Amino acid sequence: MSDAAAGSVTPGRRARQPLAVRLGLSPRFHAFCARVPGLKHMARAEGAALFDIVQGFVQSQALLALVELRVLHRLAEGPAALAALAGPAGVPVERMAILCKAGAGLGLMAERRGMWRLTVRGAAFLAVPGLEAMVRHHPVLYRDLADPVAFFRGETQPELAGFWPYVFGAGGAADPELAARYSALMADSQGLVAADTLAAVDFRGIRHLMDVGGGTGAFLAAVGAAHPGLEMTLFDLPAVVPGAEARFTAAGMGGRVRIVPGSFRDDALPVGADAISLVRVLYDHADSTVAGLLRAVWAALPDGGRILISEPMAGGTRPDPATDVYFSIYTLAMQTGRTRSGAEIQRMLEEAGFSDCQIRPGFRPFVTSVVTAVKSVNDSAQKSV
Ligand SMILES: CC(C)=CCC/C(C)=C/CC/C(C)=C/C=C/C(C)=C/C=C/C=C(C)/C=C/C=C(C)/C=C/C=C(C)/C=C/CC(C)(C)O
Ligand SMILES: C[S@@+](CC[C@H](N)C(=O)[O-])C[C@H]1O[C@@H](n2cnc3c(N)ncnc32)[C@H](O)[C@@H]1O
Repeated sequence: MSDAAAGSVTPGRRARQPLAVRLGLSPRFHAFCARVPGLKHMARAEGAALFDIVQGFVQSQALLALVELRVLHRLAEGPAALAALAGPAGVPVERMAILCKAGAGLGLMAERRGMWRLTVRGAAFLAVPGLEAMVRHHPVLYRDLADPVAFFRGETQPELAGFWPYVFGAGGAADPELAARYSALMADSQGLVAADTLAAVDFRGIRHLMDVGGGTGAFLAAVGAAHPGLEMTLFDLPAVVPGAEARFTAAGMGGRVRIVPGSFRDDALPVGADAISLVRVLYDHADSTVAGLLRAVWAALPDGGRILISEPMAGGTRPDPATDVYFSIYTLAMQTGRTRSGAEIQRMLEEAGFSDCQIRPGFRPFVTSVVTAVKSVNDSAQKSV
């Protein structure tokens, strides 16, 4: 293929590109790099990075098959021969051999002397709370993305929104069975979010924390365990909070937590807390809902009170390979919210009257990042002068 034909870029237009991009557009330059020591590794690394993007869906589906066929679970019990994996899964041995090799290519399992074993990565996959459940719900997302052109044009009716009915408001979450299903998925996947939030924020000096949209209390239970003197309030929809009582009782925190059912769309937030957290709540909702919620949090806090927002955040001016792809597209499919950057959240916090905003990029941005701010009545008064 000629250089001009590659990527259908006309030579005149190409001249306006930076030199590095012009070289990237040239298959001849690729071939040159592949021959030259010192440049060879660059050609290989860029090719491998592109191939990873190209094969992402196939990798995910191989993982899903390993999970649904319980291959990784079986290996967690001990090494197994191929036939012992194929039989219970109802997969012909020769096809299971291909799936197992794919699992090995992904680093999840390995074969030694005819026996398959779990690798550290395969073991970690099974151990990360909620990860398996997240992977198992991905077919909904993939169906929504089956025609990505129509999806991005806004011509499809994504299914994902129906999977998470609460985002449409209290009415959408009236079914306790459905609420229990999504709350369990959220609570399972809360472990790493709570750990990374606790690592990012200093909770000392906080007397009473209210977690708004706190689900069945997994985040408060983790914070409460780390800070035994803390008083806590959980606020979530009436269909959701009944799941919380048993958790707090089992954790011996029953006496320290007040559970308040309500909707932040329709009800005032309870007062009394000197800090309010919103964990994986904002990205479910449109800007207008978030603006109202932040104003409600401001109204519920005393002077000097703190707000803490923890959720996966987009990279803003430096798009992030995980959050700007997975979470931004996921929340687009949900149709109701969007994945915001720390800077966007800061702007919304300031518009709601908060000051002293601090953005704390997450240790694992695909798990969470944190933004904190303070309600300072003097600052707000100054601003409105
Ligand atoms: C010393 C010797 C001999 C060996 C050492 C070997 C060793 C021990 C190595 C280290 C092993 C180790 C510590 C591994 C740890 C791995 C961890 C912690 C991995 C964590 C991975 C987490 C992932 C992949 C998280 C993914 C999260 C996802 C996909 C979340 C999705 C959330 C969604 C869709 C939320 C939706 C909510 C809504 C609807 C938007 O509101
Ligand atoms: C993505 S989940 C996060 C749950 C929990 N904070 C966590 O990180 O695991 C969003 C939570 O917001 C709650 N929520 C949604 N709309 C709400 C509303 N109008 N009022 C109160 N809570 C609401 C949902 O019920 C759900 O528990």
